[in-house]
Amino acid sequence: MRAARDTSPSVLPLSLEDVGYAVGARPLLSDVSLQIKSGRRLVVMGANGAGKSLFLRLCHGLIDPTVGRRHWASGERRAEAQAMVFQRPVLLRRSVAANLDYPLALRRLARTARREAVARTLDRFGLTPLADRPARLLSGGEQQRLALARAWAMRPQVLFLDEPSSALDPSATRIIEEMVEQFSAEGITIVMTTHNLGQARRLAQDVAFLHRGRLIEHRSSAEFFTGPETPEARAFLAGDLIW
Ligand SMILES: Nc1ncnc2c1ncn2[C@@H]1O[C@H](COP(=O)(O)OP(=O)(O)OP(=O)(O)O)[C@@H](O)[C@H]1O
Repeated sequence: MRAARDTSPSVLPLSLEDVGYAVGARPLLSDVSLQIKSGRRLVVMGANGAGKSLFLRLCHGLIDPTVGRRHWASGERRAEAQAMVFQRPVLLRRSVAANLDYPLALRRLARTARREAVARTLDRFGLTPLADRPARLLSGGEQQRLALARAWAMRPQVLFLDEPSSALDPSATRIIEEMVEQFSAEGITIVMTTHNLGQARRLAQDVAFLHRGRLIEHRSSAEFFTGPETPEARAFLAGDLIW
């Protein structure tokens, strides 16, 4: 068992109100309004270039809206309550254990507490045999497992995942999905993008569907998959090309 998650104060719900993001004169996200609620698994879908990664970055606070309002329930962004994992994991040129230790040290956790947290995380995710291996020499699946484990060790309230398994084979993908389900069962809110429709069906409780930078559907997964409201989402689910 690990210590309780960071619980105070909650950054969720995170509200976006008429949010847009433009680079120069080019709007990349427009009129996006939604709430990210605590304890849910939200899957963000849409065609290539629809704006999914930008949406995730904006929710995580890596970029700021150029118009509209983004509001965390805690009043301000709390970096320690959020974590993000990218399609290609960003790992240090250090051992697996050191990759887990480093962000905890940045958070000024005492050495003994860090050692325990690292050991617990390695054990929990089957990484103990890899503890001393250079992280960058791991397989893609192992690297992503490490990236997710490292995010989990930070005890986030909300975890943003940008295509976490798109470069992985089916068995590595299954491990990542199991991790996501475990995080979710522990109460971590999940917001993730995926191109994998099967994965979206397996993991989503809610779906946000983006089309050309606009949020055109935001509904429960059951509603979205059984009766998408927009022709764009219907075409996407049917595998048609949309542009
Ligand atoms: N910094 C930037 N400057 C200009 N255009 C950008 C910038 N970042 C993203 N874009 C453009 O914004 C659009 C949305 O990008 P984004 O990466 O969010 O799409 P996506 O839905 O995640 O796509 P994919 O499924 O291919 O990963 C794309 O057309 C992209 O080229």
